[in-house]
Amino acid sequence: MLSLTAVCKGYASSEGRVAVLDGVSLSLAAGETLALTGESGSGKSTLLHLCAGLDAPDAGRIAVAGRPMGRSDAERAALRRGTVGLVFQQFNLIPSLDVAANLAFQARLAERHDPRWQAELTAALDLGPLLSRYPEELSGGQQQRVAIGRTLAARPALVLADEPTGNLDETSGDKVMALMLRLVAETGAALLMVTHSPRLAAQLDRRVHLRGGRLS
Ligand SMILES: Nc1ncnc2c1ncn2[C@@H]1O[C@H](COP(=O)(O)OP(=O)(O)OP(=O)(O)O)[C@@H](O)[C@H]1O
Repeated sequence: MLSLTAVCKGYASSEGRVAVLDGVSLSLAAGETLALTGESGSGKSTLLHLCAGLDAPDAGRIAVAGRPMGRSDAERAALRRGTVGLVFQQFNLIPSLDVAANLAFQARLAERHDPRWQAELTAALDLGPLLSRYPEELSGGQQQRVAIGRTLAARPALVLADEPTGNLDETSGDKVMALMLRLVAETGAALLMVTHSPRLAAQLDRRVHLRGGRLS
């Protein structure tokens, strides 16, 4: 579902060019869940952004669902829209849309809006009573449940999550995490999740650690 081969990425800095990823190879099968850990600044978000096609590697290859990630922004955006779902720490809900419209937004863009599946997600995520509210009227945990529902409503084959429960307290974070894992399993999607928490990482099928630009 996801494969990275000898991926390198660096950034220009005042001290010259700094390599962040230095030959990263990784593969993730359909339905598999993988936790990516590493110290702050080790390059976890950089790696996730490359997998999402939000940026391009300097060298190496990335393929999603058997299709090579294109070099142009437009090609990468098309692949992302059809296949990849993102759940980030910032929920990025659309402030002018109510919860129901936020939930449907990405599925509509991907031309996969399915009212029955959206109703199932709404029930599983306990969002029924909140459907006509706007994002600013929701708590952090409620916003995160909407963000997860919106991503899964489009039935992505690959879900990329960056510290999805990072700004929730431990109890709400655990609940949201358990729900996300259950729903990801129900859709058969593969999940790559960045986390600082060994406790959360332990709940996934596999774990990899990023250090010195390489995975172990
Ligand atoms: N656009 C950019 N331009 C320059 N340097 C960048 C850019 N993005 C990230 N970096 C640098 O690359 C390194 C890796 O950053 P990245 O955000 O991927 O780390 P991370 O492991 O996700 O960190 P954290 O856990 O703190 O979020 C850092 O040293 C960061 O300063």
